Amino acid sequence: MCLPSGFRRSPIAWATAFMLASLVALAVAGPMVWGAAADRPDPSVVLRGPSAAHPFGTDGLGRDLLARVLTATRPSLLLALAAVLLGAGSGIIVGSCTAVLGRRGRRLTAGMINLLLAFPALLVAMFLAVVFGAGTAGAVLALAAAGVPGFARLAQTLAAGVAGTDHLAAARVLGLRRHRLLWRHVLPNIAEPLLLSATTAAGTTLVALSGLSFLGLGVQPPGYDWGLLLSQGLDRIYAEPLPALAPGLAVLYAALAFQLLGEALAGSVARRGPAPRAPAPTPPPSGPAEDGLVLQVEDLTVELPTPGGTIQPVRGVSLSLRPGEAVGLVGESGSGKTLTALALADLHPHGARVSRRTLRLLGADLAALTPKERDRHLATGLSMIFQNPASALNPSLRIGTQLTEAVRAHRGTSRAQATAEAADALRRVALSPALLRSRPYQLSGGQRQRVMIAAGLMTRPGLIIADEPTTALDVTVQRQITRLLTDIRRDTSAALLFISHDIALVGEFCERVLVMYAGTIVEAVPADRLADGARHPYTRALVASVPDLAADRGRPLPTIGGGPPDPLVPAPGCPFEPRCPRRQDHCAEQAPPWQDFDATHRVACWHPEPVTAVLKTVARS
Ligand SMILES: Nc1ncnc2c1ncn2[C@@H]1O[C@H](COP(=O)(O)OP(=O)(O)OP(=O)(O)O)[C@@H](O)[C@H]1O
Repeated sequence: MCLPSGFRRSPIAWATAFMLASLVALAVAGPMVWGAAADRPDPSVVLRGPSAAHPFGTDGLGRDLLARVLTATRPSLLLALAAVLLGAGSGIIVGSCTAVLGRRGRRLTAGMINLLLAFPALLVAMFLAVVFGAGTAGAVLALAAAGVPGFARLAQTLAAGVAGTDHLAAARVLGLRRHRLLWRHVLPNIAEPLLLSATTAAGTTLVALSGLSFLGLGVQPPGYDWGLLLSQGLDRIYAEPLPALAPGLAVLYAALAFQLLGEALAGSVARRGPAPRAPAPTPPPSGPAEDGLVLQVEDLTVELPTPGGTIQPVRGVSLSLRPGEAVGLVGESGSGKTLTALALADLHPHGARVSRRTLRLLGADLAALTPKERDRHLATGLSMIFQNPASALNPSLRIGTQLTEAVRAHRGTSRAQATAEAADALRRVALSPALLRSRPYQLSGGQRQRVMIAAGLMTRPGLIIADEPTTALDVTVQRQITRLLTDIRRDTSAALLFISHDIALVGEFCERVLVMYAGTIVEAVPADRLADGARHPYTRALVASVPDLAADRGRPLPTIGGGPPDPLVPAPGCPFEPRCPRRQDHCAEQAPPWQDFDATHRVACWHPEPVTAVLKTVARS
């Protein structure tokens, strides 16, 4: 690990470095320099106290105790480190697996971790040391096993944070296998705190290992470590304290060094702040279906359990997209846009129940596919661009790795070929291929979003779902990204589902607009009719609330009064009824039927606005 400047300047860090260096020097040189003296018996000086020749005295065979304490540095440290590596490694793998396992696997693993954590680690270690048999191997294995639940819990908690990130979702949508998700997207992002924890654990494991040797369960004579030397010195501690104190102090010194190292590293990481956030890559080409539709969804419903009961944030959504078409999905915050997109990509939250009458992507009925086939089809046919490119990119991987990962996994493309394709993809989004070697934090927000788009292009998808892809960007960069998406649609014939709060942007950029309210689509309208031809009172209210440069600045911006309905109390009628200026009594009693004005314009409303009304121009400055 590259130590940050804060670490290098800290006096504690210097002291820690000195302590660790001295331990390493003793572990390396100790057996060579003092090994012979440590093992040489001398009947003439049995059980002697400290003297000039033997500063710490001698043991029952006349061996020099100072030499034995110094020589014991190597086995004591190596055995403790072996136990930590084994325990931490196993625990981290078990715990981090929970981020990529299915619900059942995750619950089972979490349950096992909880169960094992109920037992004190030291008692478990002692019990296992007896079971494995007194000796060095048994003690190391016992301590490693006892450390597994603690590391598993820590890794599970940290991995849960990564599990919800956009970059893992992006990697999932690309159909990466679980082991790849684990090694490439979960572990690198939780490695730092785990390393800090393992450093601290090395100290406690050293103490525990010495304890086992002290109890006769660890290292056995003629071998020895500090714990065994302590045990041998204890017999005569009242007559000669130094033979017991010296190995005890050595244990304390080493444990303190590890503890300080952990704290110094943790402190410098905290000072440095959070790690920069970062994307994911892609698989093979897909073409439009025979019926000419890229996507056809009917009656999509998502149910979610909440503390107050089950809610339906998405209810009966139907939509279809043709090749090269851009369709906007707009609506207030919480109207269900993102959940709709996530359900389409099979990325809905755990616990959600998704049902639909039809879901066809590029001609394939997803319900008829096996889970593996479905994952692959989604990975190759659909690409998602998330709102925040900083969190949608994996911060620990280079751009090149993230762009090439999926094509290599799905198509078996060679590294060189995948890199060439990634360079092409970057050129297509007007970025230099030199960025392949960069990491996400070295890029600007606009560059990151372009990288996300390039990653999506690598699979040559038939459908791109962009969920608020420009919200985190400034207006100039927003323009560049929307132009880029338009060029991509024109060049690749990919269909685009563009999700946004920004009805003005969607009106300009898409051909059709779907307006969502309280989990349902309430109007489908051609974009060129949005400004003055929308028929649903909610769409009109959304359009009217767009700021207009020509508007009187002294007057407050129009807003839509009231709030969306409580999802826990679904009403039988039109969900917009309580806020609707055109409501009538029956609106609250019965859901409105769809009214088709023509093939592209339909509205779910009992009393649509008349066509003659002329609204403000929906245009951005
Ligand atoms: N995991 C979840 N558990 C419970 N409720 C959720 C969950 N995810 C979303 N919701 C709820 O579902 C509703 C729809 O959420 P969704 O994120 O799809 O809305 P949205 O229209 O995309 O909003 P925004 O524009 O703010 O992103 C919201 O009320 C939200 O609180």
